[in-house]
Amino acid sequence: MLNILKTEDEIGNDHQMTSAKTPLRPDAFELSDEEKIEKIAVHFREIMHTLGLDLNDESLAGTPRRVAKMYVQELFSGLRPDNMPSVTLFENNYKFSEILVERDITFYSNCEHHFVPIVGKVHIGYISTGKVIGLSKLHRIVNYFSRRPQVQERLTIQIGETLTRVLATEDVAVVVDADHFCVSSRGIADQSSSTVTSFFSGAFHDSAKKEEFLQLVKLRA
Ligand SMILES: Nc1nc2c(ncn2[C@@H]2O[C@H](COP(=O)(O)OP(=O)(O)OP(=O)(O)O)[C@@H](O)[C@H]2O)c(=O)[nH]1
Ligand SMILES: [Zn+2]
Repeated sequence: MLNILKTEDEIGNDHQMTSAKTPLRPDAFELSDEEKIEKIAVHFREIMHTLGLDLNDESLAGTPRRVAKMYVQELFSGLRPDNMPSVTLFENNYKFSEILVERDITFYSNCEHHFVPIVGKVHIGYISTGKVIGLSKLHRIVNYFSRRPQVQERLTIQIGETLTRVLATEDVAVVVDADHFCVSSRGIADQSSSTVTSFFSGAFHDSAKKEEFLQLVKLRA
């Protein structure tokens, strides 16, 4: 068993290892999580107050801190490089050389334009060049990048490029199929559309391999 990738910041100063970088300020990590929670709570209290809500109400009093904690420790925890999951790799002793597909990985993210949920499924395929990954680590990588304010295109590339690096193979395919609450619950209010994005590299540029991957993803439908 190997443990190759520990944290995203092993890459040095360039802690964002993909070409689709989340726009972060240079001083993004100067405050501790607790300091961020305290600051966000103050501002969220002000938002609620401005909306006309009575912060003395028993049910509302704790909301500013509750929301701040949820942002920092849960919904946006993927902004911190040290939350990058440890990835366990194993030798491909059984010489498995076909596509491995992990499909229907549920994810919850938040749209960076409206800060409302993006909910969907990620399907991943890769062909091993010598190492195989613990399956749960595919889910953990998806969760890590989901827990940022996102657009679906960037999320897809971040997952795809990270997998090529972690697995040391170019042969990676990712499809993301998601509902954007900013499209379904407000604005155009279309509840039936979904957004599909993909990342194909290496062998998956070949149309037969791509087709095989898409067939495997569809199998249970
Ligand atoms: N490309 C892309 N667009 C997104 C994503 N999530 C949300 N959007 C879009 O981002 C756009 C933001 O556009 P604006 O016109 O500034 O926002 P808005 O006035 O609230 O737009 P409406 O949603 O049309 O009411 C909207 O069209 C959203 O549908 C995403 O993951 N990818
Ligand atoms: Zn949105």
